[in-house]
Amino acid sequence: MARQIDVVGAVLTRDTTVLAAQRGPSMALAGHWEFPGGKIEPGESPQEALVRELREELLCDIVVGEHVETTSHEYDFGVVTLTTFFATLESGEPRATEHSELRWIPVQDLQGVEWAPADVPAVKHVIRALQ
Ligand SMILES: Nc1nc2c([nH]c(=O)n2[C@H]2C[C@H](O)[C@@H](COP(=O)(O)OP(=O)(O)OP(=O)(O)O)O2)c(=O)[nH]1
Repeated sequence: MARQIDVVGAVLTRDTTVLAAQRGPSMALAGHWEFPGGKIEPGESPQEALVRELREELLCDIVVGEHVETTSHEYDFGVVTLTTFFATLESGEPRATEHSELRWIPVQDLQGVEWAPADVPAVKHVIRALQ
């Protein structure tokens, strides 16, 4: 059976922009854009995982808001179930420590970058919700 990977991502919003992160060359899905976040550790809620991941990877603190989407996508390395939440910055300015680039993208331009395939339903939901 395919490996199941539970992942959480933050749809961080600021004014009418959303933060997108480009995966680095050494990461799986290199070059694709994603919602910052990562794998949920045993015993963590998705929201706890999201706060931890953003602290670790983007060096900032967030407030987690409403659930956006939960969808599964089968990659060659396993099935990623991606749960996304809206979020806002509480403190700190996001800085890329593992990603190639961070970009605040206006909602109407969100489909102009190449998202990780698992993210596409969430991106569409975000566009509908924020436009
Ligand atoms: N973080 C994140 N990962 C995503 C998204 N969409 C998507 O397909 N993925 C995939 C890429 C990876 O295979 C997996 C998440 O792994 P990761 O490398 O970001 O997570 P992590 O920080 O916990 O990883 P690790 O290096 O500690 O093992 O989910 C997304 O929007 N955000």
